Amino acid sequence: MGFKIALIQLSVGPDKSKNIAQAVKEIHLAKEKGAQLVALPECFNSPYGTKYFDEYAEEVPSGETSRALSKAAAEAGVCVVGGTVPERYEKKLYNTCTVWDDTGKLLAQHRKMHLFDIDIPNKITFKESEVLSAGDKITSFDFLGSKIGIGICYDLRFPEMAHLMAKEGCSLLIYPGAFNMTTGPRHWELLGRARATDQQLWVALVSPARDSAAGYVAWGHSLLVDPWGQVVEQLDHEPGVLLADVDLKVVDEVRSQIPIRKQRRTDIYDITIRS
Ligand SMILES: NC(=O)CC(=O)C(=O)O
Repeated sequence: MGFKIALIQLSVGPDKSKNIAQAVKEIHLAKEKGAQLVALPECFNSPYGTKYFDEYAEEVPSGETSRALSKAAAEAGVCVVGGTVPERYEKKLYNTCTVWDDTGKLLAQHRKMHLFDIDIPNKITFKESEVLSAGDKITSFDFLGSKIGIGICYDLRFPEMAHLMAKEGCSLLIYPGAFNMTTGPRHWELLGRARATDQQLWVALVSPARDSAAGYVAWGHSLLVDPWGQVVEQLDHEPGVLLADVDLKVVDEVRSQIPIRKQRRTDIYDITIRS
């Protein structure tokens, strides 16, 4: 019970069509290597930065990137978690992940719920909320008998959201993300392992490759963490592909051996979705 996943750590530049073409090429290559699910990084069709979002934004599913991902998923016959793209919808912009099944049908769409607004003096100031709107839905989809949840980058910092996806039945959480040279070394792996450990499920983090000349320098280090909280594999900062098996039996194994899910004191506290 499980499947082979490929995390594609893409090199992203200012040429949108080139970025998309590279992603499509890697989807096909990953399929040839046996991947059943291919995941791309955050903001893979555009440089990451508030000044770029409007220029690179497109509608889902009619935009250039959606059409290319749908076609690639269908032609390769593989499920694609399409990283993120700046999405334009009703005059607003979102940071959005699309998921395509192996016939090219749109399976799910997640809009980043927690916008990346931080200010670390002399290191990094970033304010996504200056141009982006936040999504308001938890997102999961069914895949080969399992459920997979989607979060985007800063969403990883919110354990409540991971908890809700686990409560929906997810065995794997995929976070396209682009941490930076300040937060990456401090928090990227730590948060991936924390979410995997506290929810007892698989966690995949997918980053763009590092480009030291870019305005926003991504940390890279795409990784896969198992439900024990152990890093199964991690890339460095160069472009690359992480190909690994996701064994869903490990989820049940950890949950039955350390039964924290049954031991929560929901008589005292709870995490719920407000309707
Ligand atoms: N880029 C992000 O959304 C998040 C990030 O870099 C961080 O949390 O650190």
